[in-house]
Amino acid sequence: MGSVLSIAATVTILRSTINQLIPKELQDYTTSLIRRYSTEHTLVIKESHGGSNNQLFEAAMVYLGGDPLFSAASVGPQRFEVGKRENSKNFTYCLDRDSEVVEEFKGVPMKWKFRMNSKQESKTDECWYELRFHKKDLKMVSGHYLAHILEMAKIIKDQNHLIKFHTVRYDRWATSTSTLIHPMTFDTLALDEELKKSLIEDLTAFSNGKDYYQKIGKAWKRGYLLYGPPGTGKSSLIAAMSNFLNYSIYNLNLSNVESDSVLEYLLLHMSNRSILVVEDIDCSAKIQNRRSGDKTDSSAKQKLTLSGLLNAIDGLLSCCGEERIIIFTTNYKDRIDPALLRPGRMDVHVSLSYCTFQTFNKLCQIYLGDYCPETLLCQIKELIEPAKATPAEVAGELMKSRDPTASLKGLIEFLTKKGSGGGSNGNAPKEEEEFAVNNGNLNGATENARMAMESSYKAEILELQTKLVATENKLSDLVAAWEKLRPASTMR
Ligand SMILES: Nc1ncnc2c1ncn2[C@@H]1O[C@H](COP(=O)(O)OP(=O)(O)OP(=O)(O)O)[C@@H](O)[C@H]1O
Repeated sequence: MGSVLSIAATVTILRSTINQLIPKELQDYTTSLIRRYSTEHTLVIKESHGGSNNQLFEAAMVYLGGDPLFSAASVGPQRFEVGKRENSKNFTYCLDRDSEVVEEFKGVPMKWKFRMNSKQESKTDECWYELRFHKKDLKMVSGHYLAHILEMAKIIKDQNHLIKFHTVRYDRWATSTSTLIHPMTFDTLALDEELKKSLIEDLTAFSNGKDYYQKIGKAWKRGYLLYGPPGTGKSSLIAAMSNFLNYSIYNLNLSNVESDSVLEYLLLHMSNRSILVVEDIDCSAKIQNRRSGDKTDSSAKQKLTLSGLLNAIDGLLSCCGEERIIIFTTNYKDRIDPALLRPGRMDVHVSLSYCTFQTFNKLCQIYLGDYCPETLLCQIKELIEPAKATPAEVAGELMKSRDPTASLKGLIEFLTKKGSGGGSNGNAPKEEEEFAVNNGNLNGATENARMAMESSYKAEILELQTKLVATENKLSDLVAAWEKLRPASTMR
């Protein structure tokens, strides 16, 4: 052991002495000579490529951490970092820094090395893979092997159900992501059966739609607006959608996005086969209305604008990835700028509302295994819709006791109280009342009538907003001018 350490120390000293003694130019020349006469090519696969996420890097990460490589890897000692996330069934592996693994593909050795460079200033790590192989195999690598990596990574991800959950940290997607293990699926989601069926069909058509989108010349993406009062299952539906498609989730809180350029960066650095979720879009007060934006105001460029958001959803920027779903959620659909809602931006509008008798039956099946004596069932049927209880409230009551009869009686008591105005939402605000359309009405007639009223209100609101922003701008200009003119004595 002692001799190994002393050899290592000698090598380190020698290397630094060579670095000091031999001029940099000579070192570069030697390296280029070695490269020229080397029989190998090296492909460098960086995390980011051409200003956006490098699909190949992500695929290599999954591929090199997956079982297939362990069985195929044949040569030399390998160092892997191994771990297990809470709730995850499997161990996850990744190549350790500077360690190399070799696998054979069609009889050709492929040498993989993981490299990392820690940047002190930005406290970030720059990571990349190096793939080395014989020069004569370049055609085979670019023609087959790289495609094989992408394909295998997709299979491993699907098998392991690796749904990543990304959040924003300091204007970037956080590098340490969590694996989403949300148990909600379309089987455990209480939803109008027709709506559920149409959603599943829509998602299936979308995920199989590569050729279709290519044929019609549109970006392979789809927008969903989920709206309804709190507790009606918007987040649950998102989890069911991501579990169904096995797409990762990128959770975007617009209040954490300072400007259009940050939004642009985030979108360019999302992976394909993913869902961008913008929850409570109506609460994003920071978005500058495009009508109110003063084009001459340079500070406007530093802000998140509606036009920046529109461009992200269906402008050229939205074509930078494929197989992407965008989901907006809101409790108040009428507060969203109509420009965001038009088809092509939000293609499917899903209204989620209070519990219907059908939804209750589904919840009963999930929580109580379909146990519901006829007498109690009749009472619940009478009470459920007038009470305007959300699925979350009903689910909460059903979970209160392990004794099904006690749970159902508790629910009846809750619904009676709520229906007579004594419940927590007994004096619900008027806007919430508007959601009392049938749970699952994708594009109902009631909806059209309501939208007609909305647009007249919206026009008025937009006009007032425009005036308000103009007044604010004027005020800040006046204050700035006044500050400049103020005599020095008053500035103390
Ligand atoms: N349709 C549903 N089917 C089954 N469970 C539901 C449904 N809706 C709500 N729940 C239950 O209620 C809980 C809260 O629902 P969820 O968070 O999905 O509502 P939400 O509409 O997203 O609420 P918010 O607007 O407050 O975010 C869920 O964890 C789930 O247990």
